[in-house]
Amino acid sequence: TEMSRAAERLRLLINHLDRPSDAIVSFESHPLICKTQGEYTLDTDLLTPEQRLSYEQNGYILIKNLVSEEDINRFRYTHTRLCRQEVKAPGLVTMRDLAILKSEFVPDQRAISKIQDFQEDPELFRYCTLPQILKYVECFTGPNIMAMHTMLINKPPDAGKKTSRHPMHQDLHYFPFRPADWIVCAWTAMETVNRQNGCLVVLPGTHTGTLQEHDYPEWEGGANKMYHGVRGYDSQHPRVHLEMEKGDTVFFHPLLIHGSGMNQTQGFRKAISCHYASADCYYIDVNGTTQENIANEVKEITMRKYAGQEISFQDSWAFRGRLVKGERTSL
Ligand SMILES: CCCCCCCCCCCCCCCCCCCC(=O)SCCNC(=O)CCNC(=O)[C@H](O)C(C)(C)COP(=O)(O)OP(=O)(O)OC[C@H]1O[C@@H](n2cnc3c(N)ncnc32)[C@H](O)[C@@H]1OP(=O)(O)O
Ligand SMILES: Nc1ncnc2c1ncn2[C@@H]1O[C@H](COP(=O)(O)OP(=O)(O)OP(=O)(O)O)[C@@H](O)[C@H]1O
Ligand SMILES: O=C(O)CCC(=O)C(=O)O
Ligand SMILES: [Fe+2]
Ligand SMILES: [Mg+2]
Repeated sequence: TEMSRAAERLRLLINHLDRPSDAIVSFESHPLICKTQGEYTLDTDLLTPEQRLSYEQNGYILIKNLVSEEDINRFRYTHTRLCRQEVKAPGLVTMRDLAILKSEFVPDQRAISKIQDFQEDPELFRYCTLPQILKYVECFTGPNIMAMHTMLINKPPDAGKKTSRHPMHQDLHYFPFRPADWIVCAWTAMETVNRQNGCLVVLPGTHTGTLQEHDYPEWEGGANKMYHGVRGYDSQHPRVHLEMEKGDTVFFHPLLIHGSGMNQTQGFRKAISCHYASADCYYIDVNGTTQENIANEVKEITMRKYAGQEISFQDSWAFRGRLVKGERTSL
């Protein structure tokens, strides 16, 4: 049949994947791994062989119309209220774009380009628990699922210095846990996102590489705090602009190199996202690795927020992570 031929193609591809040796070690050394060597997805009933093949090869899959209009409208309403400070959520981190940092702050969604760590807001956190999203997530993480990082990105109209861009990066740079193959990001468009308003841009296939060194890009107009980019990625690598409609959701691997262009419209381009990891992942020590720079920046911020208390990079993740399915075994 068509299905078994596709499955066979997948099998052949997997056998020939040239995986970095450290990724293979982390697979085999893990007690609960049921993906075989070189596979990025689990064999559940959900993904078609074509979808699995596509994730193995490209490092992402895009699912159309996964989140309902009604849910997105509710998230939008809550976002507005959080920005206006009409409701509060402990731990919420708001970000202002570099271009408006020096201007007077008005509590409004137009002044806040991103909120992070909404795990204590029951309404927004509902996004992370949507069953139709978790069904896909499970194909990558297995049954014990932690929501590790939450964001609502509100990319502002570019003020002229291109500060609304997000440099090309790998999300794994921010995470002191492994294995990478047990982490996945779900990113849902809250409206039409296209090249004009700064959609996601991905370099397909880069998830098969290793974690690269990241630092601030040398951009004339400056870059936002913690917006590190990959140093010297191959600018000839084919890029794909992920144009999406409201409710469309992309799932992508944390080693996939991606970013977003500037917003050349007058609207605030909105997307909601959650990074999930298997609760069976384990924390790693990033001392002496390329992740030391981000670990130090995060420690500085937690130190300021929590009155001079030294909180380790790993603990700041353990503190924010929330179980959404199964058992909290390790993370
Ligand atoms: C046990 C407790 C745990 C609690 C943890 C709390 C945590 C911290 C934040 C950790 C963020 C980690 C990011 C992980 C992302 C993972 C996933 C995926 C990949 C990406 O998202 S890539 C991009 C990642 N980076 C970000 O998203 C950072 C976005 N920025 C922010 O969230 C906030 O702006 C930030 C940096 C947390 C600062 O917020 P806050 O501390 O509230 O800000 P202040 O107003 O007090 O400013 C502090 C300091 O920073 C300067 N600043 C502020 N905004 C900017 C900016 N846009 N560009 C440049 N500089 C900026 C500001 O001027 C202040 O500087 P001073 O010199 O005046 O002190
Ligand atoms: N000079 C650069 N160095 C590093 N990254 C860049 C540079 N220019 C753009 N990028 C990043 O590349 C990604 C996509 O850029 P892209 O070229 O699609 O956007 P743009 O330059 O804003 O618009 P367009 O190319 O459609 O005119 C974004 O993540 C952006 O931040
Ligand atoms: O929505 C965007 O612009 C991309 C954000 C992103 O990649 C990130 O925050 O890690
Ligand atoms: Fe990212
Ligand atoms: Mg360009």
